Amino acid sequence: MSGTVIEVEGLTKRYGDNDAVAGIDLSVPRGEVFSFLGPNGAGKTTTVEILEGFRTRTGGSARVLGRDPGTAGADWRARIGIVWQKETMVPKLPVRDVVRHFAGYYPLAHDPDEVVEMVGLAEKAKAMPDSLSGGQRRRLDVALGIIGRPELLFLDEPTTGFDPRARREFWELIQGLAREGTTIVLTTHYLEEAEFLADRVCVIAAGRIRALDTPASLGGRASAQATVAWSEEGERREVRTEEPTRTVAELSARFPGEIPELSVHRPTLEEIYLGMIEDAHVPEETAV
Ligand SMILES: Nc1ncnc2c1ncn2[C@@H]1O[C@H](COP(=O)(O)OP(=O)(O)OP(=O)(O)O)[C@@H](O)[C@H]1O
Repeated sequence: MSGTVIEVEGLTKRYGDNDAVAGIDLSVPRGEVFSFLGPNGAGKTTTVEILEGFRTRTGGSARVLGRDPGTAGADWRARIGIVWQKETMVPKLPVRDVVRHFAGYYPLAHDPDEVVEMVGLAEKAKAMPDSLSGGQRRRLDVALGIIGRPELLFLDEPTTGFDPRARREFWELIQGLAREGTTIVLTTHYLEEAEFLADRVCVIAAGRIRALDTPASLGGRASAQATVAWSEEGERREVRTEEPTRTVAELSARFPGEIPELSVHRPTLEEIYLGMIEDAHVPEETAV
C-alpha cells in the first residue's frame, strides 16, 4: 500500500500561555523512517502523542493512517505500535508469556517466539521482566511495540541504555521493519541514530520546525564548506573550502610524499544540529 501515512497542517498545542507546539506542518509517506530531533521541551513528545491519539490538539489538522487520531477507535489503534519513553507496564510473567499476552490484543500479531528472537531476547525468554538489565528491558518494550505487526511504529528514545552492540542490532531490526514497509516515527537525542536510520530528520525547537531534510542535506550540510588541515614548518595550517579535492591536489603537488597530518573534515550532523539550536535561541541549559 502506498500513500501518505501522516499529514499534519498548522498543528498547535497550548498549555496555559505556553505554545508547546506552535504551528507544525508535515507529511510522512508510507515506508519512511522519519526522525524528530530537538532539545528538551521542544515539543516532540507533545506532537507525537497528538499523532498517537493520546493528547488533544488546540488547533490545526492531523490525519494518521487516514483518520483523525483525536477520534479514531480501536481498529485504528491496532494498526499502530508504540515504544514509549517510559517502560511499558507488563504482567508478572516470563518474557515469552508477556509477549504472548500482548499478541492476544492484535488481530494480525506476529508469532511471539519469533519476536522474542528478533529483539535478541531468546536467551531470556523464560526470565521475569524485573530480572532483565536496562537494555534487555528496553528490548522487551520494543517487542511489545512490534508484536501487533504495526503499519506505523512510534519509537520514543528507544535505545536509551543500550550498549553499542545492542544499539547496532536494534538499528538493523528497525531497518528490516522499514524494508518490509513499516512507517517509523523515531524520536531520539542520539544524532548518530537519526543519521543511521532516518530517511528524513525534522528538527523542532520551541514548538516549531527549524529544518526538515535528509540527514546528509540538513542545514545545507551537503554543500557546507570542508576544512582541510595539515602541518607545515612546525605549524598547523587549515583552509575552509567548497573544493577540498582541489586543495588536497595542490598540497599533494607541494609535498614530496605524504602531506603531513592531513585531515579533511565536513560538518557532522551534530555540528549542524547544534548550530541550528543556537540559532533558535534556546537557552543552553535546555539544549540536548
Ligand atoms: N501536560 C502538560 N502540561 C503543561 N505543560 C506541558 C505538558 N506537557 C508538556 N508540557 C510543556 O510543553 C513543552 C513541550 O514539551 P514536550 O514534552 O513535548 O517536549 P520534548 O521535545 O518531548 O522534550 P524531551 O526531549 O525532554 O522529551 C514543554 O515546555 C513542557 O513543559
